[in-house]
Amino acid sequence: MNTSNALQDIAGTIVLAGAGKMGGAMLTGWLARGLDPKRVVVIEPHPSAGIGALATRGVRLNPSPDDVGSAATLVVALKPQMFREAGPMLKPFVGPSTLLVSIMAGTTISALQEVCGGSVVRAMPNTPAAIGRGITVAVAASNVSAVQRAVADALLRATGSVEWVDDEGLMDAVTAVSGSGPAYIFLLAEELARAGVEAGLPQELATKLARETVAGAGELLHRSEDSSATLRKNVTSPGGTTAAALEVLMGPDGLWQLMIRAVAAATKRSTELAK
Ligand SMILES: NC(=O)C1=CN([C@@H]2O[C@H](COP(=O)(O)OP(=O)(O)OC[C@H]3O[C@@H](n4cnc5c(N)ncnc54)[C@H](OP(=O)(O)O)[C@@H]3O)[C@@H](O)[C@H]2O)C=CC1
Ligand SMILES: O=C(O)[C@@H]1CCC=N1
Repeated sequence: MNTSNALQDIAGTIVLAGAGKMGGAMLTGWLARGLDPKRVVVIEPHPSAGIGALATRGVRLNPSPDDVGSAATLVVALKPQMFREAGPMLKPFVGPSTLLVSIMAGTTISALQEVCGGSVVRAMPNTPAAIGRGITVAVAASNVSAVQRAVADALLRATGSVEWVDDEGLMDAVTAVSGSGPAYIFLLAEELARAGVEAGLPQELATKLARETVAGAGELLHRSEDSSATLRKNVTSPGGTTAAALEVLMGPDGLWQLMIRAVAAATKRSTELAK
């Protein structure tokens, strides 16, 4: 699908509730790929300077719900913890044919239907969306039409790739792997730099080496057709330095065990946010 055209083909008003880090990144992606700003309404109590500036391009910022009426599409990017309290305020934007796309961690389709109504798509993006390199997993409620699903797909695809699943039960683990995942990689860059300092490198050099290594390895993984295991083996000379490090990272209590615990903790937290 050509995302730019798909975005331009979307009919009606799009309301974005919550233009923080993730909602703001999605909005940036939509506008960069040709969505008409005049069709977008943003509900955000404390807009950043960047979001405020979009008003000069035609985005309507915090208009009265009466002036907007029911929207064709409502994208909800509030904190999940505040949804039960703030969600009912979004009801004026929801009519019988409104598509509601939620990106809130843990918040289930049934909770979204109960609080706001509408035809619900539950999605989980990640912050590389800000540079068009996100990955989103989405699941649609049974009352979402084919046209609404295509609209949701176009909005989500404007920020990277999209995977649709049928089983909502996968969304907690999805959140733990790709939603939260960028933070694990950024932590890797931090800890690699700290280990470099421990090994005697100056702070500035260690930080630069770790950052460029994580970014370069990520880009190589992105561009290469080889698996990550093959790319790892390509670095690992027999009996060399990498093999020595991997013996630690792949040993008992290594990265595999740590990652299992981290992903399990995030998955559990996602299920808790549903309550
Ligand atoms: N950050 C990430 O990597 C990802 C986040 N998500 C999901 O995206 C959602 C937002 O997360 P994130 O962007 O990180 O959080 P933010 O806190 O940056 O964004 C939430 C925004 O909603 C605003 N807000 C508060 N009250 C209202 C209201 N009544 N109406 C409209 N907006 C309101 C907040 O304003 P204020 O701060 O002033 O309260 C804030 O700007 C969460 O549900 C999260 O689970 C999903 C995938 C990845
Ligand atoms: O930390 C969180 O809860 C959100 C969801 C995935 C990424 N950030």
